[in-house]
Amino acid sequence: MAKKVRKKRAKPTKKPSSFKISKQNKIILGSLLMLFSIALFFSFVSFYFTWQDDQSLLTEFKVRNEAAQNLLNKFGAAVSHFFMYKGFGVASLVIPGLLFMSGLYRFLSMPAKGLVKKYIWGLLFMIWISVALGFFAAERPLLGGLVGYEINDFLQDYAGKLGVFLLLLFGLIFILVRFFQFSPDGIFEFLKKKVAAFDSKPKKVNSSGTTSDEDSSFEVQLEEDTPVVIDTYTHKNDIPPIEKEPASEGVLEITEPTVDEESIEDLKIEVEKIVEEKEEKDNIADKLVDDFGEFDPTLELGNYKFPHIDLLDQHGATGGITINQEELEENKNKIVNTLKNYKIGIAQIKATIGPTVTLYEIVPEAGVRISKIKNLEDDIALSLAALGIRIIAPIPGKGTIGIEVPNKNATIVSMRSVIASTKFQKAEMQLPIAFGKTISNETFVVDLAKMPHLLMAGATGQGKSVGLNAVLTSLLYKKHPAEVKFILVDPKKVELTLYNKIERHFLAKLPGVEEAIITDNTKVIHTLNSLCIEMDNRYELLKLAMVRNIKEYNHKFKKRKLNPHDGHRFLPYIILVIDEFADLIMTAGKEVETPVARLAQLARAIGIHLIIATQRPSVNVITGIIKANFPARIAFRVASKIDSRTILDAQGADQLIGRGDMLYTQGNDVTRIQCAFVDTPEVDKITEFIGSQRAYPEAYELPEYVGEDSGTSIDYNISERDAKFREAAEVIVTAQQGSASLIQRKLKLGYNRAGRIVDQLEAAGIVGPFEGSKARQVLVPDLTSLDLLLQNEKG
Ligand SMILES: Nc1ncnc2c1ncn2[C@@H]1O[C@H](COP(=O)(O)OP(=O)(O)OP(=O)(O)O)[C@@H](O)[C@H]1O
Repeated sequence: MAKKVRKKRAKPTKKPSSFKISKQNKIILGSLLMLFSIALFFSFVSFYFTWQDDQSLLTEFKVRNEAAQNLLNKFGAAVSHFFMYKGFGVASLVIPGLLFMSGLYRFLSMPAKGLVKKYIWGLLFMIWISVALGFFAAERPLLGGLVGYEINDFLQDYAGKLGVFLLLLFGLIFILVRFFQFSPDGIFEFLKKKVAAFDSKPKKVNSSGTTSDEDSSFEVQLEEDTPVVIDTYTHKNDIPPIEKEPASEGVLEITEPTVDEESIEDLKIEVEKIVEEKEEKDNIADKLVDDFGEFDPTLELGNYKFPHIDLLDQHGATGGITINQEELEENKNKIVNTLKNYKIGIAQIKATIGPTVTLYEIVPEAGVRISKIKNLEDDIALSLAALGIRIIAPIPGKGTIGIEVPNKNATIVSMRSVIASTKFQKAEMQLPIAFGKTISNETFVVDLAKMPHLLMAGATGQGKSVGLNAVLTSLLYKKHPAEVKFILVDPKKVELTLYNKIERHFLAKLPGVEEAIITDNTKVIHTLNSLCIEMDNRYELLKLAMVRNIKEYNHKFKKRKLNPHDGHRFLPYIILVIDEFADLIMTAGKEVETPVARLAQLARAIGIHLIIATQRPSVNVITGIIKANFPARIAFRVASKIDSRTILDAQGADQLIGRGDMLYTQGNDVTRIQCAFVDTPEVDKITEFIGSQRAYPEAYELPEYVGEDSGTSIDYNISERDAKFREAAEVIVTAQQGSASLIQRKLKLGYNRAGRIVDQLEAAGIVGPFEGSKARQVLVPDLTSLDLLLQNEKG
């Protein structure tokens, strides 16, 4: 399509192959025309004097020995007879004039634009002069020629002499007004100028008069310019000698410059094309958009088909939520009675039935303290004989108290139902996520880009992995592979493996790494650091593009206002998902925490978002720095109130019933949501559907990161090795355990020295690279091999 447009556009730029005369030919043609016109001119002029002598010869043109008096002999006589006698009389002189002009235009390769106009005017002149001469000099017919004479005769027969005179006068006015641009104002101005010029003449005479006159005029000037009186006697020598010439010249030049009015009119102005430099960039962008349309990042996978809804299961929840009326009544009575036992009167009670819990909204009687009801949480739970009762006192924004009571038969919220909901389908969000349904059975959709990072925590088996799958599924259903990339970290090695199938569509990975899904802790550190580099690169691009965030940047890029040659590219969102953060932070500590915190603090504007899940919501996993940068948090069921506080800064997560029952907060409000359920076979079907389609040649490549601990980067000189190097190597190989503390213990060395030796062992290829808190791998199986290796080194 774009190509077609281009072709269409390209055509007009190709100049039509018009009849073109080369410069040399122009000179030849021009000089020919000029010389011919000169010949005509002379023959016409001489015809005026010789026509009578040559008249008899006109019939004997072929007779060679008869010579004509005309300057151009017989040819001149014949041509002149045709134009002067039979034609327009002396007005025929216009013809050589026009021909000369055409020749000159050609000769000088001037654009022949106004030439046609000149010809028309020339012919009009010729006719007018011919008729005028025919009228005024009828007794000398040669002046007006046959045309002038005949036209006069004809006109006079119909309009009479006066009529012809008036006609000629009109012709003259027409020529004066249209050709010479005469107007009464113009004539008036012209006369005024002439009078002014006449007035200025005496001045001229005065200034250029005698020497004594000059001196006096100069004195007057001096007095006007410098009012200081100079004593010509005392300062005689200070006064510079006066040169008469320039002074008089200067005065002369004051006179009005004489402008030749006619030459001004004849002058043609050639207007240079205005080049609008400043707007060029935008114009190019607009032109590109006009030619090719806006940049479409999805074009490379233009045929990509989004997964269809049938890949998801109903999970038996076809008929929506069913609630047992008896259960409802029963619960209501229990609540009312329990509260009555504690002398709390209820003015009103209302139930909202959700998929897993029913919210009973209570308006207590006047004078009841809210804290009193809140303290009865456990008692109410006991009397209702139900787990997972949560009391919200008061419900924010309402003057009521909420008691959430789990339904006996929870309804599964299928992923299918939330994906199909209008709310999700019509969500105008950058990264829409359908989490599930709220207590009032509304689909809960939020924008990950606005969160901007998400922390998910919950005890094992409470629905975290399903929650992560719900997040990923939502995005897969809404986003094209060009728009979003995932980095999946799965230390458990089993949860996210299914997404391997969409590696070349949706995943990002480090260059040279085989598996896109990261299960290795060292690689996580590399990836996090690489993401930091990507973040810095992206900020640089944003700075160059003078925009504040990825949305504006991509918009500008789509409008073709950013040149890919300057390093600009369409930036997909990058979502880093870490399924088990506790494991990472325990093994790598600061090495993980620092880049994660850095990304969490800075990456929001450039489209990098983090989703971190953990089953150990303790303070040493969810540290202050991490928490501060993850305002959006999800808590599945946790074991204790403390854990709930660690995640949400509020209790309640300990009261959840599990199986996807969750609390979501993005600041102050806590919303209870039943997480949408998406089963492994469904994820399998979706990834299979996407994976079977045409993909990019590679997974999205992250910038290369050369870690400080990467073996190849350490290159110790053999001569610089520690004195205890060999001993340490033997200890390590014998124990088959590559740890610095072992060397410390066995060789009684300090920590730093042992660390240095380990680095040297790594450089020598005896131990493997750093692997977090785990001991390094020993690459040499036994002492004999070690001997061999060290000998080879020396050799
Ligand atoms: N939204 C949900 N609706 C219904 N059932 C759910 C939901 N989420 C989870 N479950 C049930 O809970 C089980 C455990 O869920 P999941 O595997 O997500 O837990 P987890 O928190 O990831 O556990 P772990 O931390 O051990 O991986 C699921 O197999 C499923 O039966």
